[in-house]
Amino acid sequence: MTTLKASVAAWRRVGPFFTRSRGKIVLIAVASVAAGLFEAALLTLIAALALALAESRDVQVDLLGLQVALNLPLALGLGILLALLRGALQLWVAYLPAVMSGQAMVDLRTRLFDAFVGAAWPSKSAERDGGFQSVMLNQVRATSETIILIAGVISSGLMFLSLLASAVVMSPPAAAVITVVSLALFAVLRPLSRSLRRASTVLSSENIEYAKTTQEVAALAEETEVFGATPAYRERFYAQLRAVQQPFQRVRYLSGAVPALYQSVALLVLVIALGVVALLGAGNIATLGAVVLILIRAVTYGQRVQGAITSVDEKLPFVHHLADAIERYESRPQSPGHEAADHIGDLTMSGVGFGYDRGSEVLHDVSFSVKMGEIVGIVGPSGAGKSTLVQLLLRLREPTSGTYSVNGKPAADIDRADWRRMVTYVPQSPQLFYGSVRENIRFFRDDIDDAAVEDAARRAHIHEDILRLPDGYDTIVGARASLVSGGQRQRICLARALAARPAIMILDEPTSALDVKSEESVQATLHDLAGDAVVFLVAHRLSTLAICDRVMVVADGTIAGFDSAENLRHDNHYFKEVSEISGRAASQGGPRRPALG
Ligand SMILES: Nc1ncnc2c1ncn2[C@@H]1O[C@H](COP(=O)(O)OP(=O)(O)OP(=O)(O)O)[C@@H](O)[C@H]1O
Repeated sequence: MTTLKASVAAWRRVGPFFTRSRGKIVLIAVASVAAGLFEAALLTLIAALALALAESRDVQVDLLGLQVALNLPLALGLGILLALLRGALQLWVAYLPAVMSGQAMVDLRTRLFDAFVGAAWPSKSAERDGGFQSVMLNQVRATSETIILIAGVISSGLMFLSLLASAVVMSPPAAAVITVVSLALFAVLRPLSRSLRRASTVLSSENIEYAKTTQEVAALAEETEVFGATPAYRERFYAQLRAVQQPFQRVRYLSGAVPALYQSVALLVLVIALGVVALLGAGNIATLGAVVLILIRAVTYGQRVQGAITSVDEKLPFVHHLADAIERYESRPQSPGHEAADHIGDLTMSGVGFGYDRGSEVLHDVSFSVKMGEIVGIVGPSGAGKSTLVQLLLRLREPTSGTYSVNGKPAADIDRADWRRMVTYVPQSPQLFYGSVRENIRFFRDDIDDAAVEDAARRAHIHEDILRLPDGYDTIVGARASLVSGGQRQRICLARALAARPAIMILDEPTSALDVKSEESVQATLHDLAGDAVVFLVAHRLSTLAICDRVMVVADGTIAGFDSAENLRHDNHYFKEVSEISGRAASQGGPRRPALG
């Protein structure tokens, strides 16, 4: 009983993906019943025609209990009409699921995309590379195929029932035997179907892992080559391939075995049913012939139903993975905020704490205030919590305690669209997407025109470099574009951040890949921004701090100092130590830029 409940629950999760298709399912059901009745009538007519031709007489036909006498041309005409009607209905029944499936594919991809982009950053950032892509491709395709299969179960099931109903009218004992044994057969084959679903659950999960591993193969290509890690990495990849192979073989075997078994036993049942008919007497010979034809066709439809159910069982785990992913993203949407805002005055954090997991705080008691126009450096040892603080400042994550306020109001209340217009960010490893340099700087913000793009490129000191590219601003670059160097990519992304004329700008070591001259020019640009924006500069090197009004030292998850670099050199243990190392290194001709983090 529990397994039946589990099966019903598993099937019910497909329901929500069907809502737009309900009308079409009703049409499929009606057309299938009609096609089944037309087919039964046609088979009866064929049996009667064969007998009439053999005996050179008019056709005597028992059409669903109605005794009709027809001459030969009329019977042939009726036969052709029934065949055409059944054919047209079958074509329609084949067309509707294809439309439903195509519609479902687009709907599901749209819904999954919207759920993902609308999810809060913690959900998105927890997704391993390749995981989202795999759900978007494999799980959505399997789900839209499930819709065709379920339509097949409905249509073949109703054809089966229509034929059976016709057979009941003509020969109740034969139809009864077929019905009882079909149901028994269906019950006997359920454990095999469940075993298929279990194997398919494993296959679906392994497919997602395989997609993630494949994504890594491309992403790590350079490192694995240089580190000579290819043989060991190959083993890891082969292990993942083997993990897919076993459930794949099991799924393929079971999905072939279940319908084959059904077919063999069903034919056996047909012979038995005919034996029963012979024993009880079937009336006249034409009726017996018609019952035989109808039952053979009923067995075929029964087999199709069983095959489609088996295939649905195979696909259900993919549907569940998709439903889980959508639920995961939709259950944690980004908080929208409701207060309109068109300027930034000051930013204040008081007593802010944050933990990724309950219980373990990464940041605690963070309190500071920053005024419009300030350039603030953020430094601290590796793992101290600088990037976490940046994510809070950007509102990618919410504090778990304390308050973060902007212009004296909770930052979380500010309308997110307004917020996005005022805030920009250059991450430590900024990404280019496949598109022109111009599109990469504009970054889907249509209000930024070509002049603003070029102005931002000039201020990021990348304009001259862009003009030297094969197609200037129209040159296509991408995530792995070899056309631009690391430093050029950094400046293109800096131009992307500058183009919006932001009120808050957060940069994570924006000049790490630049030569000394470019670094100085970019710093001059950032310095020019002072007064018009609050700039936070996460610095991993002392040279980056030259333009900062104040420097925030983050250590052990809290603010250990917030003052001018000059004062911190005297008062802050960490800053003093790093400055001394930096001074010693410079006097010994060592590394020009000692690391801070
Ligand atoms: N997504 C995450 N889930 C769980 N813990 C995390 C996550 N990101 C960071 N941490 C943990 O939070 C702490 C602070 O990390 P954070 O990245 O903020 O430090 P950081 O100062 O920016 O370091 P670095 O200078 O090395 O980039 C670390 O102990 C880190 O392991």
